[in-house]
Amino acid sequence: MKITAARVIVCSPGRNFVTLLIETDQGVTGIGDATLNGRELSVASYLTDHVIPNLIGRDPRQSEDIWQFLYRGAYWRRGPVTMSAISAVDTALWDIKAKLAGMPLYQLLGGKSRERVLVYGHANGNTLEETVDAVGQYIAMGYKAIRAQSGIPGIAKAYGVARGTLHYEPADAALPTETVWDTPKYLRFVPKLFEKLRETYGDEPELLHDVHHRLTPNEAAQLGKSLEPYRLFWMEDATPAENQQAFRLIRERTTTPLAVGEIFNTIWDCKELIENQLIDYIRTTVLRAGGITHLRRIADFAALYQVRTGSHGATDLSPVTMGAALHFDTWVPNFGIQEYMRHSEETDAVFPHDYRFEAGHLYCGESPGHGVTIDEELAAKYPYKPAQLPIARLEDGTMWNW
Ligand SMILES: O=C(O)[C@@H](O)[C@@H](O)[C@H](O)[C@H](O)CO
Ligand SMILES: [Mg+2]
Repeated sequence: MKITAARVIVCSPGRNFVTLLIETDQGVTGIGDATLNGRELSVASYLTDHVIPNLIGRDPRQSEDIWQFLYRGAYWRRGPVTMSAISAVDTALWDIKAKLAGMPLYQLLGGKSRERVLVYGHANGNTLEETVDAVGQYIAMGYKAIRAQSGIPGIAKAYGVARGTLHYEPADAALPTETVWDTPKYLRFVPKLFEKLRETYGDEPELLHDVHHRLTPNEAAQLGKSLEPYRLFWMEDATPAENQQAFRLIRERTTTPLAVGEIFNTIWDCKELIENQLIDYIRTTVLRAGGITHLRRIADFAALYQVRTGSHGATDLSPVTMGAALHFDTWVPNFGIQEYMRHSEETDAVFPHDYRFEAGHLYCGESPGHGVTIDEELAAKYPYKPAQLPIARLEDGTMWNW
């Protein structure tokens, strides 16, 4: 069996997506997501100019050898562009393999470990009161787990506050929107938000919060400690994780569960965090961390240390990633939770899929493969639109972490 052709489809149904489609001599095709928010064209070019020429003529069933060829053969290993490209190839090859076998992808991985996948939604508001209301809306929609992000008094354009409560697209301009950050105002405010949420909704809803890389380890330990009375499901990206040992300073001073990893792209980014049990959830994804092939390695390694999966699932990961992720989540033994920031209707129309939401859970479909396709004709109606993520500076102008 041979790969006969492959192409990259860049489209923008409300936001930019990069999709790889691989064709074979047996008429079976597969697709993978290669979207890197704010750097989409880098991955599109990496695939078109450097990867696809190496795929033609190869056997699509040799997903492991193709992964090793693309990883070791690049010489310049790792990084979000390279690994997003490898992820897209790998996801498309697993899609093809499952279609050849005539089974949904989760069966190929080892079958169901659960009937449904617990997900969390994104409630947000400009004020504490608006955010509390938004959490109530998500509970009314059936969500059992809700992430809460709020505007912070005294901070304009705080992270995570969207135009509407269902769709949050931070890449809102061709060049980065400048935002200002103030840690003391944030540290004073967040405990009040979660105190009000527990007061309003009791202890049952699972509540999550994304710090989004903005604190030092000591500040993160302070926040984790101040949130202990409100029993968070997790506090995410508490501090930048290039220095994995930084999490030891947090871990030793708070029992609030820690999650990290949406920007990681190989096991090397999280090996120390996992083997030292410095985190509770690993957020790596099919899209960023080497596809099914490598994400499975990360999850199996994490299972040795009782670290569970909590894959990223923001709107800048396309429905192709969500579809593949749900098959992975249905199989993976050490599953924790799946982020599910709903896509817009125009995005869902470009990427027809068979997964569905019900009572706070997602269910992957039973069709062969990962269950997501792309309507190329419709995609062509939404040309790429330059967009980059915001940046953050401190009040004195110091560059900070958005
Ligand atoms: O956990 C999350 O969902 C966030 O960290 C993301 O929305 C992140 O800001 C975006 O994916 C960046 O493109
Ligand atoms: Mg995050």
